[in-house]
Amino acid sequence: MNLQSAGIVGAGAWGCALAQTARRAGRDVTIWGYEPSVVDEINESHRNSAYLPDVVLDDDIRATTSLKDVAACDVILLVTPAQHVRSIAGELAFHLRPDQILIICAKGLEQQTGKLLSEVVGEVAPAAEIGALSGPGFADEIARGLPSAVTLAMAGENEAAELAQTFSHPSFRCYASADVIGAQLGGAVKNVLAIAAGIVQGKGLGASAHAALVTRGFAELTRLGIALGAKRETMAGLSGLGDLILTCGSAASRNMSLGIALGQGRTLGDVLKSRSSVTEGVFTAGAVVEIAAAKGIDMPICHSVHGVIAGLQTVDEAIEGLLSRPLRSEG
Ligand SMILES: NC(=O)c1ccc[n+]([C@@H]2O[C@H](COP(=O)([O-])OP(=O)(O)OC[C@H]3O[C@@H](n4cnc5c(N)ncnc54)[C@H](O)[C@@H]3O)[C@@H](O)[C@H]2O)c1
Ligand SMILES: O=P(O)(O)OC[C@H](O)CO
Repeated sequence: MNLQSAGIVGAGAWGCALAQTARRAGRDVTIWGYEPSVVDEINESHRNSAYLPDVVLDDDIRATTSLKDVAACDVILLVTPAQHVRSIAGELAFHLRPDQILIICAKGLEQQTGKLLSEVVGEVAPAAEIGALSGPGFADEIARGLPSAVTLAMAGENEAAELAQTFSHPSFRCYASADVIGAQLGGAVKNVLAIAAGIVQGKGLGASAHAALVTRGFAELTRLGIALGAKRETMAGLSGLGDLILTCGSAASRNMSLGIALGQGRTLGDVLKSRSSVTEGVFTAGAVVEIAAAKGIDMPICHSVHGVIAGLQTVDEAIEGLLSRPLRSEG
């Protein structure tokens, strides 16, 4: 495979961080941005002050508002927020060559359909080969070149290994996987669980409650993954447990910080109004609960987060509900 050029669709914080890290790995990078002002700023001053302030991007990263420009690249990373993947990948599909590789880097499920983003992209770009890149990584840290490791999944093991080589460099280690479902699910569900972890912190419930919540959250994540065909080791890997640890452990996470604010008594609308960046767990929680119900899987923490976000219960009712559940065996 010739994988010299990388197209990045989405010029938010993560798209720019991945553009930066792909340059470090030696790729020629073109990044598509939704807002012309963001594209102009990247081209003119190598900055993205709206979404990734304080980072100077590589001079050779070229930004564009044309999806056709990005479609000409050897491999394309999809990094828009999850709810925009269908429309943007659908537009992109008009310009793609057959068998072109699309790597999903957004973390979420489609709210309307409950579908994985690989299913969504498969519907709108049926000729593409679809993979996923996911794992613990805050955009600001990755863009600055701090060390990290992620899962890069593609159904073919050889292709996954080649892509992992393509995007890796000493401070960004991509571990190859053939589990595209598992790699996406970890990133989607950890966002919902991080809202719960934030609520625990915001309410001042203590470190013991935090540890219990993250552990039981991991059990929920694993149950859902196995039911949807993911491998247990993926759920326990970088894109599952790894990202859960990061996102539930730092107020730098938008999902965790939203939960902290809810725990402190702020309203969802108030918090969302105050940010321009995406908080994916808000959109994914309902989809997770619906899939869990359809598959008969017990996911009480995700259920409680959905209840709070959808306005079906208060934070205190959600906590009371979780603590009064009948005791069961740990598995
Ligand atoms: N920021 C991170 O640290 C990080 C790390 C890993 C994965 N992710 C994932 O990457 C995805 C993108 O997140 P982000 O942090 O780069 O976003 P962001 O919050 O920095 O920016 C929001 C993005 O949404 C875009 N946008 C707004 N309206 C749009 C529309 N109608 N159509 C298309 N795009 C539109 C904006 O142009 C911008 O790129 C999310 O799924 C997120 O979970 C983020
Ligand atoms: O800020 P968050 O909560 O969207 O998390 C960012 C990344 O997904 C962490 O891996």
